[in-house]
Amino acid sequence: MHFFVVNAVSGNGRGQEVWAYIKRRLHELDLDYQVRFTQSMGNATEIVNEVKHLPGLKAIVAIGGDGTINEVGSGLIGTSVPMGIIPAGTGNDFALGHQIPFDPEYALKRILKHETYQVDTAKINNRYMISFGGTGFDALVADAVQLRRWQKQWFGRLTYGIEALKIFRSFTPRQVTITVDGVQYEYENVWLIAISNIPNYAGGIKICPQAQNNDGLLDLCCIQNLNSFQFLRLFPTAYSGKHVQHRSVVLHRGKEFTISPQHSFIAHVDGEILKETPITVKVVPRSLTVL
Ligand SMILES: Nc1ncnc2c1ncn2[C@@H]1O[C@H](COP(=O)(O)OP(=O)(O)OP(=O)(O)O)[C@@H](O)[C@H]1O
Repeated sequence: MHFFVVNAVSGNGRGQEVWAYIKRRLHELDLDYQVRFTQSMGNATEIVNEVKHLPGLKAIVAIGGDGTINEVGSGLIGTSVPMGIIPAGTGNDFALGHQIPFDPEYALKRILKHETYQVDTAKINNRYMISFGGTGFDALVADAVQLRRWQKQWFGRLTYGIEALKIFRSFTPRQVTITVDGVQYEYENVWLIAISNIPNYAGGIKICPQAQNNDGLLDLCCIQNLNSFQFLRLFPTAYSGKHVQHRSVVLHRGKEFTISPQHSFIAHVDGEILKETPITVKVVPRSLTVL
């Protein structure tokens, strides 16, 4: 039996549409399934914790975006129950990073093939991170995008760019201390620090182009020491990953990072806001089984 966890409001209603299609296909294919709809933030993890030991369970399938995948994945870390994904969010960075088809038909086909693989996750303070997290400018953008659900409906991924431009006008870079596996680095005028185990985040920005999801390591990208004009010029190059050639972009790779800004910065995990710094991020190698 496949168990579906559906976030009907993901992608501003796309979750509901995708489920209607999948439900019809499951009936046509005469497949055994159960389904639950999430009611609020955090509910997907509660559902997974209730059902992950059901007899005959083949997989738990998340229908939603990166927030839903974070919640479903958090409940499955450390178990052998595979997570399937049918993308229905706005950014869908996990799906992009794992080459999961955006077409529900092909995403379902991939799930039914049942080819499992294991991926790294991480712990950010007391929360699990499935794909990416960070602090600074990008976290403020994630916060703003969360408050602009209606805008996402009309502009989709472009919403990230629109909100980024708005925040850019009032943003003040900070001094930040980063510890990488015990070695300390000081950076001035930091715009953002992103940590990822897939190359892309925020709707397709290739922030850590070399990140791999099963190498037991996390990639960190720190953008620092730039004035506003230089940051604005650098930003579009991150969509192709070319920003890493710029002298103000510092990359680190490691198992554990601590990020301590001189003044408080908000942080995010898989695009959901975590209102706290400093943050400690620790890799949890090959801890989640994915289809
Ligand atoms: N019934 C619900 N009502 C309101 N919010 C919900 C409900 N169910 C889940 N949520 C919350 O919706 C949020 C957004 O979900 P999700 O990230 O899957 O979609 P998205 O934001 O459209 O996509 P993406 O993150 O890929 O851009 C999550 O934080 C989740 O906890």
